[in-house]
Amino acid sequence: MTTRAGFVALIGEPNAGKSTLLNRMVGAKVSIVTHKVQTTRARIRGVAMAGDSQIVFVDTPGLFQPRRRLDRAMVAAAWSGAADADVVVLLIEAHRGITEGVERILERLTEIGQGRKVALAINKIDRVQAESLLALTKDMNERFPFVETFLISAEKGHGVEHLRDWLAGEVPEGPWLYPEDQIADLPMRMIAAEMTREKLTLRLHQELPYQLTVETENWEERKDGSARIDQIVYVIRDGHKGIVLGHKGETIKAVGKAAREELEEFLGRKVHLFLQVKVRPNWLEESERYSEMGLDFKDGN
Ligand SMILES: Nc1nc2c(ncn2[C@@H]2O[C@H](COP(=O)(O)OP(=O)(O)OP(=O)(O)O)[C@@H](O)[C@H]2O)c(=O)[nH]1
Repeated sequence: MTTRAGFVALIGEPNAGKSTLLNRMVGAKVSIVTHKVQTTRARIRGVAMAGDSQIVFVDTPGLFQPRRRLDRAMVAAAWSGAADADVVVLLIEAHRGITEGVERILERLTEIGQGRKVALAINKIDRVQAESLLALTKDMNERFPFVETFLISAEKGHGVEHLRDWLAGEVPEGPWLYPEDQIADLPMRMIAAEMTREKLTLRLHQELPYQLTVETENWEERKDGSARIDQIVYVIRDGHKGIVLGHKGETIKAVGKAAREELEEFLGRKVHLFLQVKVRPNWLEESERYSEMGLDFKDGN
């Protein structure tokens, strides 16, 4: 069996229908990762299996005209997600056509998109007459060399399967990024890791080693209804390990307690959380691409 796997970034103006489309493509298999923790890194929104392909969708905050600093950071994250993806899909709204926002995205795509696979998906086709779609398709393709154009209605499901199957064939050949049996609880593992990372950030303030990541290694459902969760905090230097552990292990203990309490509240049941701190000097190099995507790098990927 030849497997394929890769990253797909969905970009578009706010309200274009990205979430609706993602939910449809990912289906019930993987729920969407949403959590209040704000970070500017692009993260995984879901993983779709289509035939022998694994499509990993990365989140891109809506592309709007940034004003505040945080907004600028979010838009930058959206673009970096797009720059690293194997395929970019630009989603626009059929009834709104080429808005100023779309024009700005096209300008930016022209700058970064050269040599990149960019497809166009015209969404909400249920809201317009068929004839207008032809003109819009032509107009958009004159402005940018899209490799393919799809006419879809994310809400009604029209054309969505076709788009997903096409993406499945476009992601590069290679081993799956996630074992199939892990996909189902992937979002929970990520959320749990993120909670611990957030507690570390709160606790350590400026002392926080910049290059640090948390991975959920193991998740075990226990008969009594509780969950045992094992996580590893990876740092790149011995000195960082000391900071994370704290005097007599006080810091990591407090972090573990706070993370466990939040997890218990989130899951509505008892949690046993075990944290380990490990030094992995090359972590950053090994995982750069993955961590940028909000992915926790796993050996062998
Ligand atoms: N008529 C119609 N409405 C749609 C379609 N797809 C999405 N919508 C609606 O468009 C609105 C925005 O959809 P979202 O999926 O939240 O859009 P988004 O791009 O994720 O928005 P942001 O999170 O703000 O970036 C929602 O009210 C959807 O129900 C479609 O195919 N047809």
